[in-house]
Amino acid sequence: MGRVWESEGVTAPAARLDPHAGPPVCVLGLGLIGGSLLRALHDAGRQCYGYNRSTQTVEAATASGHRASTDLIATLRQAAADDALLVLATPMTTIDDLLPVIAEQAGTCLLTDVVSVKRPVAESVTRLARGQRYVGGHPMAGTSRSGWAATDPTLFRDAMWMVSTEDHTDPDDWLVVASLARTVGSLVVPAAPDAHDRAVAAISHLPHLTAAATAAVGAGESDLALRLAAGSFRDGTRVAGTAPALQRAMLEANGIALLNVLSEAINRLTAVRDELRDRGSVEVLVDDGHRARLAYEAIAGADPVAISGVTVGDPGWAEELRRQAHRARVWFG
Ligand SMILES: NC(=O)c1ccc[n+]([C@@H]2O[C@H](COP(=O)([O-])OP(=O)(O)OC[C@H]3O[C@@H](n4cnc5c(N)ncnc54)[C@H](O)[C@@H]3O)[C@@H](O)[C@H]2O)c1
Ligand SMILES: O=C(O)C(=O)C[C@]1(C(=O)O)C=C[C@@H](O)C=C1
Repeated sequence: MGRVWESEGVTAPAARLDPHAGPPVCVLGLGLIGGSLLRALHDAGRQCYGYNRSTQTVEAATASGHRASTDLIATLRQAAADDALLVLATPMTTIDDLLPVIAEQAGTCLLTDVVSVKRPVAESVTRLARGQRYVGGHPMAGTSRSGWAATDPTLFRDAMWMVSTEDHTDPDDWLVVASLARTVGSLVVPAAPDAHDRAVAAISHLPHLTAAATAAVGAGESDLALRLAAGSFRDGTRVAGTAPALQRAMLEANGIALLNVLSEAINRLTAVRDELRDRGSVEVLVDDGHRARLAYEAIAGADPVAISGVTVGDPGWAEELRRQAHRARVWFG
């Protein structure tokens, strides 16, 4: 049973969505995210199947009781016959090759994705799969590991799952994608693609670069340093362990937003270096960072507050969902 959250006297709907209510789900790419999604949907009782290009993964998925195939065309034809929800779960660098095939074989299906950037995927869909119904998504959950062996059906539980919410978004399609996230236990964060890309540049993509820099400085110092490394180094460098190709695929696709936050980070580091050199102090950055961490803990540690007073599909619904999400509220259905 779901929990009830109150917001300004308005009670959020608490019931879990019926996992059987949505269409079958066809997951393209059964790595960490796609494979975890397939497993989570299967556990929730939702009809689902998937495609993966490697035989090894398909054999592992099949051995675990899932429907999976290495045949992309046959899988897409099945999805078209089922009017399935398609979920693209491959790296950004693969999207432009897959979209024309999807458009040709399953052009009537609703499409979503889990790619870590949203504007570039939306632009690719417009360019290469014009006419495909598309609502982007991004589950904010993961690990530094890859592939089917790393999958975890509980990965998305209580995670934030961004669902693209634009003024032209079809409300029925939006609800299908939002319900997918709810079925696997995530909370829905409605946002415009550009706002999402700026946000993840700051809280995910920059941290991948600072993790890489911290790891490189530590390893460059000495083996003694690596021997002594404890919590600070472990936590601050964890995502540097992610496959470099996956990191590059998301960071390079979000270049402009990443350049902006990277510049801010460099400016702050330059300022603290100068402050330390000239006055022997690191006060400004440490105090700012401490306040910022407490602000994050206040949001991440509190019970989520439900988006309220808006019905998806009513006039202005998308704008109102985005407005409330900017106040850190989430959609429960
Ligand atoms: N890793 C995370 O923490 C995380 C979190 C949220 C979203 N994402 C996004 O999810 C997507 C998948 O990432 P992942 O972590 O599951 O990676 P992964 O390496 O575990 O899985 C990638 C999948 O894509 C497939 N693939 C790769 N190239 C392909 C190609 N050319 N044609 C067809 N299939 C191909 C692989 O076979 C594999 O199934 C990426 O777009 C990533 O940005 C990742
Ligand atoms: O927790 C991790 O290991 C992750 O890398 C997850 C993480 C992140 O928080 O940066 C990475 C990429 C995503 O697109 C979303 C989430």
